[in-house]
Amino acid sequence: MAGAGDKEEGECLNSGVGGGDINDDGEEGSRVDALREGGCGGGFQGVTGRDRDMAPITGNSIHRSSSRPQLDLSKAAIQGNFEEKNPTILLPNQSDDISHLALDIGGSLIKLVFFSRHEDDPVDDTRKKTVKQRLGLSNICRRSYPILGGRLHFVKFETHKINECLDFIDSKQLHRGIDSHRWGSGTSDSTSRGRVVIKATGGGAYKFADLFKERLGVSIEKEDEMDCLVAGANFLLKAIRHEAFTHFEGQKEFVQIDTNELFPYLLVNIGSGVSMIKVDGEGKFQRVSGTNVGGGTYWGLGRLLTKCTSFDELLELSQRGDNRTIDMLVGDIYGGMDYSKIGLSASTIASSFGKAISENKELEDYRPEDISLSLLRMISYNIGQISYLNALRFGLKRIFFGGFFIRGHAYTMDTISFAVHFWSQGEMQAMFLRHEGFLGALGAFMSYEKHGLDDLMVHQFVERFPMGAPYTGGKIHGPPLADLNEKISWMEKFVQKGTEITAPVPMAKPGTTGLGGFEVPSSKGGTLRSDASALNVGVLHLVPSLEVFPLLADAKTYEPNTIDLSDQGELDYWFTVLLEHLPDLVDKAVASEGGTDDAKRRGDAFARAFSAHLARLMEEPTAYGKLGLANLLELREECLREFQFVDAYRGIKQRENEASLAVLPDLLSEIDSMSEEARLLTLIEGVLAANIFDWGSRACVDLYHKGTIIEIYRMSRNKMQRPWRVDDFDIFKQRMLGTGGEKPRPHKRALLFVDNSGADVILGMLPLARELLRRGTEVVLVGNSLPALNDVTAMELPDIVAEAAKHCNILRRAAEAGGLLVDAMNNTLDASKEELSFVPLMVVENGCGSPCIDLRQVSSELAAAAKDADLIVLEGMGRALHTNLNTRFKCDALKLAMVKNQRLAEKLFKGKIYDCVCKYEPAA
Ligand SMILES: Nc1ncnc2c1ncn2[C@@H]1O[C@H](COP(=O)(O)OP(=O)(O)O)[C@@H](O)[C@H]1O
Ligand SMILES: CC(C)(COP(=O)(O)O)[C@@H](O)C(=O)NCCC(=O)O
Ligand SMILES: [Mn+2]
Repeated sequence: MAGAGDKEEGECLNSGVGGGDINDDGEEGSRVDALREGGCGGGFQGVTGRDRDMAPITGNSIHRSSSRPQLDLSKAAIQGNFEEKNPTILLPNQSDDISHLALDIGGSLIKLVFFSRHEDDPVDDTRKKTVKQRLGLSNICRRSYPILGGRLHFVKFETHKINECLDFIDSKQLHRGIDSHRWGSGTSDSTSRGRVVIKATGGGAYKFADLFKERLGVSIEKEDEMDCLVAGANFLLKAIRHEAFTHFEGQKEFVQIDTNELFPYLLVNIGSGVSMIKVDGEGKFQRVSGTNVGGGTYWGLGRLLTKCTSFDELLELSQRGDNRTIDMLVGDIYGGMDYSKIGLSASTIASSFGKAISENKELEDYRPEDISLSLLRMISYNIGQISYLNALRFGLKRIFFGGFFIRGHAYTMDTISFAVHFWSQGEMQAMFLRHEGFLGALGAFMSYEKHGLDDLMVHQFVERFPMGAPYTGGKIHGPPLADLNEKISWMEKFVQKGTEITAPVPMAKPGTTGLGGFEVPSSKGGTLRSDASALNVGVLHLVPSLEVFPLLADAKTYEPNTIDLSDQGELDYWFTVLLEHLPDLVDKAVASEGGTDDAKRRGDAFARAFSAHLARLMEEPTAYGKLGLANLLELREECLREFQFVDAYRGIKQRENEASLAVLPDLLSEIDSMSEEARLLTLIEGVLAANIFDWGSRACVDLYHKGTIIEIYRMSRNKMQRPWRVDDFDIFKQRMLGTGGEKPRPHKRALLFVDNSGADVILGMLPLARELLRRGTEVVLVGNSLPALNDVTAMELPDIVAEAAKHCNILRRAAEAGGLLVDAMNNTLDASKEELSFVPLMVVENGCGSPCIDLRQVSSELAAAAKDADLIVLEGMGRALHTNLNTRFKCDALKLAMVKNQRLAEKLFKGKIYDCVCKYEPAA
């Protein structure tokens, strides 16, 4: 197993979930840099000031959405030496980054949940201010205290190694960041101030209280264990999208829980011992039963009987076991026959360990593998059965199982599921939770007053699996990584270790419990994944400003991904595509950072981290929750960000923008010389043709070697031949231009989800935007919050519009009215009536940094812009094909894309590469 027990690697393991995601040094540096940028106004100063303008504005810390609470810069002052390169800046009115910590100290394991704040976005973004004014977005908070953006981390330690846990807390100074004003401990400020209080549950909160005081100087505030389990489970079931799943006969399936129909349920927490709790609501529950035969029994008895030295070793043994050698089966009693009258097959276990009574064998005569399996089945089945009986007692249909005994182990879950299914004759369902063992710790965390987490919703959490996740999950030993350099070394070290890292141990196909639930697992010979990587939980990023896109016709059933990656063929294909792209992407990324040795090292580390994620997912596609192509494409961008590649395609984007802006005036005059009807067709053709500039498509990248940007653009336009593969243009035209001389009313506001930089946006989408503006429709360009491939970002759009507006009055007036032009910005507040009478062109960020878009989680400014919108244009493969192709909206929607992938064209439209899609759907 990678890294376990090895001191050197032990240190590295920290980067997994905890350390890897937080870069203390980095955070400080970037805050100072960001302040400097902020001082310059952070505005959009024209396309020519290349490097400076393209420079990252938030330093090395990029978040999914930058619409977060602002830093309080008032009374900021430089501390110490002014000449210093990165002097410390004192922000007396800004509360410190708050880390927050809660513990569940159990009989076997210590579970730790901690929160780190997002670094705030200090840039004085004029675009954002104007957008806020235009769209009536206010800063009014529904609460009397702000909700904090940040991240929740999950880590565990073995209880008998409590010192490791204390070291970890100490090295990260998790106990220092507690702000008693905002995260009160329940005691009044005056008493809690000056004394650090940590919430903890589990027996160890009592047992180790003195040790915490002694070692860390903190007081433990004890929270009731049952309260915490329930609070944790309720929070997870409400707030995390892919939390609960069924696991039956080897099949894992995520279950969408309707929070209105959550209660009542039975919660079974299988820790050292087992608690069964009937949950009727928030804080409304009753512990109805339990059993002392639990995880501690399996581990304890198993250790004695097999001499295993770790829980995982014991579990791994079971995978190679055959319990028939030790269990007494019905067939053993009935001479090989079934006892069919009462429905028992010959292979049914009549008595666990029963064979051991009748034979003259000693412990040494049994294989440890068989003992482990027999024990695992005995305990899992017994718990499943008692759970069923208790659910039956109270008429409950759903049972959620938590606790670390489960450990994401397929066979354990299958056995429990089988028992519940078998005894209830399919009436009840066993479900498991991804954060299985963290319920209590989360509950303790929730017990801090005023954290605001309790009313947060699913769409405000984004789960990320950082670099270490494929190797270590939440396994933590020793001090955390200090900086990026250590993160890279960590990656390098793992690679040196060879196969176990580059090709993680394959998990055996989960065995089925078969008829009667007592068959031998089919997973013979398989190897269990390392403990921690089976801990399939990432860091939960809390982004309070994310919202569900209000124009979804049916948000409840919305599924962004078009292609289902649970189809093995699809999965194999897309994995191969992404791996093939990798070398080229690394080259681009390294070049974007100046091609230095440092950039090369980071590029290498990125490639390894991303391949490791792919390998992990290949082996267990549901490891990070439900998997769609959009998630894979986003994962790639996230990995780049993790190694501080801020914008891998920045040079390419710049070059293509310049080339396209140079030919824009000619294109606009050509368009203006046309009749209304010809113009509309030309504009849609133009969008489709220009969508060929896509650095995410291998086929297109090959094309770019064959001509200049303008040549390719011309060629693409010349090839536009109707009917397109999907061609609703005539219906769209009818809505726009009407029939029989009757002019339809123009749309009030159009949201244009733009895709790529260069020709795509400048020669495709901008001319379309201009036509809409000319017809009296307000236009909102919706760009990414963060770079992804060569997509244009919201941050870059105002510059592009400003350049384009130099050659076009329509764009200029609209951009002025929308507050997009730098010169006009100062005047927007006292703009004359005449100016405001022009329909505005605005820019909003979408809240994501991916080539696809998940409309369940968009920025608050996009949600606000959507309120008055009656037309949506989604452009490009990522936004209109891979995601949202089948999405219905409350308003008219136009989906435009060129299909730049042969397989996708065949699969979706029985078409071929470079086919075009113009799909128009009137309001649902
Ligand atoms: N690495 C591990 N070390 C020890 N026990 C583990 C480990 N992983 C899973 N387990 C199982 O999880 C049980 C502890 O589950 P947990 O939910 O943490 O309960 P508790 O709060 O009682 O410690 C252990 O008794 C054992 O069966
Ligand atoms: C990554 C993309 C979704 C970006 O497409 P876009 O949205 O820019 O049109 C697309 O390039 C894609 O699906 N590429 C697949 C890989 C390939 O065909 O090489
Ligand atoms: Mn794109």
